[in-house]
Amino acid sequence: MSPLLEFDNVTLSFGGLVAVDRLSFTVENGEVFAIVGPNGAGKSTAFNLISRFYDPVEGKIRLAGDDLVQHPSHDLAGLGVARTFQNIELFDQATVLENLLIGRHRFRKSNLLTEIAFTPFVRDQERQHRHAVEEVIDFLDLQPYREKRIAGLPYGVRKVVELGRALATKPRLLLLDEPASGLSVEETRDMAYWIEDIKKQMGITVLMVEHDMHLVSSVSDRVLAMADGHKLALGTPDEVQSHPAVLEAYLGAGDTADREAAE
Ligand SMILES: Nc1ncnc2c1ncn2[C@@H]1O[C@H](COP(=O)(O)OP(=O)(O)OP(=O)(O)O)[C@@H](O)[C@H]1O
Repeated sequence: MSPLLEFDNVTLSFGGLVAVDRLSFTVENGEVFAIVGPNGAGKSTAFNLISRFYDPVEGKIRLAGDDLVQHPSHDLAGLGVARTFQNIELFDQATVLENLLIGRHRFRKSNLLTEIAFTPFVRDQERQHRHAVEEVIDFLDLQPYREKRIAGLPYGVRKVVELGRALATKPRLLLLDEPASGLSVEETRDMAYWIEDIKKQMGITVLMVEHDMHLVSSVSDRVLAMADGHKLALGTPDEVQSHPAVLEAYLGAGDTADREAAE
C-alpha cells in the first residue's frame, strides 16, 4: 500500500537560497508525524509545498500515490487534506459555529438556484453539515463557545476552533502548523490530548511542524529533523532527540528549555 504522503527528492529554491534540498520522507496512514528543526530549516516551506503554495523545482510529492503537483491548492480539501495556520486564520466577526460550517463548504453540492428554492435536498444537506459540525463541537468541548464571535475569544480557544474548522472537513491528512505556538503549558497539554484523540478516535493522519519538543515527543510516532533544507535525522522521538547531528543543530537553543527556565 502507498504511504499517505510521500516526498521524493523534493527541492525548492528562492532565488539562490535552497529552502528544501532533495528532501525525501513518507508519512504513513494513521501516524502522527512531526517536522522539527531550528529557524530557517525549511519546515514551513515543506508544509507550504504540500499546501500547493509552491511548486517544487525538482522531485515528486504524492498523496496516496497521486501526484499532488497536478492539483491546485483549492483541490486539497476535496482530496482530504486540511490545515491550520501558524497565525490563526478564522473569520473574526463570525461565530464559532459559522466558522466551522465554512469548513464544511467543500461538501456543498447545491447550486444557487436550489439554495434559493431551499429544496428538500438543500435542507437535508444543511442538516448533514450541522450534524458534522456539532460532532466536532462536542469532540473539542467547544459547546460553551458555539454562538460566540471569534474576535472576543481567548487565543487558546481560537486555536482549538481553527483545529475544529479543519476537522469539520473530515480530512484524511491533517496539517498542523505549530499547534502549540502561543499556548500556555496547560493549553499545550490539552492540545496533545486532542492530537492523540484525533489519531486514535478519528483515525486521521497528522503531520505537524512544531518547536515544542515536549509536545512532539508526547504525541509523535515519528519525527523528521531538518536543518538548512535537508534531513538531519528521521525516527522515533527518542532516536531523533539523541541523534548527534540533531544535538549539534540544537546546541544552546530550544523553546522547551526556555519555557522550563521561565517556570
Ligand atoms: N517566500 C520566501 N521567499 C524567500 N525566501 C524564503 C521564503 N520562504 C522562506 N524563505 C527562506 O527559506 C528558508 C527556509 O524557511 P522556512 O520558513 O521554511 O523555515 P522554517 O524551518 O519554517 O523556520 P521557522 O521555524 O522560523 O518558521 C529560510 O532561509 C527563509 O528565509
